[in-house]
Amino acid sequence: MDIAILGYGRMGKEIEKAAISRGHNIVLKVDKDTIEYDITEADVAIDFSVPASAVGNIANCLNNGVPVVSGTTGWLADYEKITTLCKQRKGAFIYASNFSLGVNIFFELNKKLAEMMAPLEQYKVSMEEIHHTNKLDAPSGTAITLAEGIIENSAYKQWALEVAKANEIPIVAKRIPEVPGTHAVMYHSEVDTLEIKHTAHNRKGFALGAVVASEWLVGKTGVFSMRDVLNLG
Ligand SMILES: NC(=O)C1=CN([C@@H]2O[C@H](COP(=O)(O)OP(=O)(O)OC[C@H]3O[C@@H](n4cnc5c(N)ncnc54)[C@H](OP(=O)(O)O)[C@@H]3O)[C@@H](O)[C@H]2O)C=CC1
Ligand SMILES: O=C(O)C1=N[C@H](C(=O)O)C[C@H](O)C1
Repeated sequence: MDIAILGYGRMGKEIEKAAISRGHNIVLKVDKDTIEYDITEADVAIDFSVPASAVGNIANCLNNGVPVVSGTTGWLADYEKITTLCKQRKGAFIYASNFSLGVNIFFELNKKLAEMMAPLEQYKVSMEEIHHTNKLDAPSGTAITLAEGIIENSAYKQWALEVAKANEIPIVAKRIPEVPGTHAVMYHSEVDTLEIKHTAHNRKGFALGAVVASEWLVGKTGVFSMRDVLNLG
């Protein structure tokens, strides 16, 4: 396939390597300083840019009939606007806060665990995410997806950074140089702590997942998720 990479930073460069290793061509690399480009040169676009540019980049793909995979986090206030546009244009779109196989299994485990812990009032949930110091958004998109998975399956109503009220899930976001991405969900009681945790050792799993998602998306119409790509039910 001919792939456009929108955002040629840490992830864009990792995606280029993963795509080439799977036999694809990179026909466009779009960065902040790219002045004009024709997105229709690509069979599919993969956007890992910055929160402020993601919506414009995705809309440009959809308006030009190019399927688009987005991993950029921090723009979800506009998610509905994008899914509406995708449906109007009969386009194809996937967003995932995390494209790695391990985290997508972690998302499923997290929902199951939340369901099991919900009746146990002696346990209080909390979350921690750790990322590199260049990350623009907090909490991470992955942490938000994890919190939503708990909210769907328990009496918790909302998440909050650091200080949380009753019925809110407290999320601690730490920034430490070079950390690719660590997420933990903890249930504390007076007598013990139960914890599930995912630690990315590098960015290869995110990049491979995004390329696999782009292969899966081409030829389809609709709004999809990694659950669809990985057939997780
Ligand atoms: N879903 C997932 O699995 C993962 C998601 N992410 C997310 O992906 C995003 C990118 O992460 P990362 O690669 O580490 O960040 P980087 O900052 O390394 O890369 C982002 C790139 O986008 C460029 N950019 C800025 N404006 C535009 C624009 N208008 N169009 C295209 N590109 C632009 C930036 O250029 P400049 O530096 O010049 O501003 C930079 O090169 C983040 O939102 C991050 O949270 C990261 C890893 C996994
Ligand atoms: O910015 C990052 O680096 C990452 N961002 C994603 C997120 O916000 O969840 C995914 C991964 O944790 C790395």
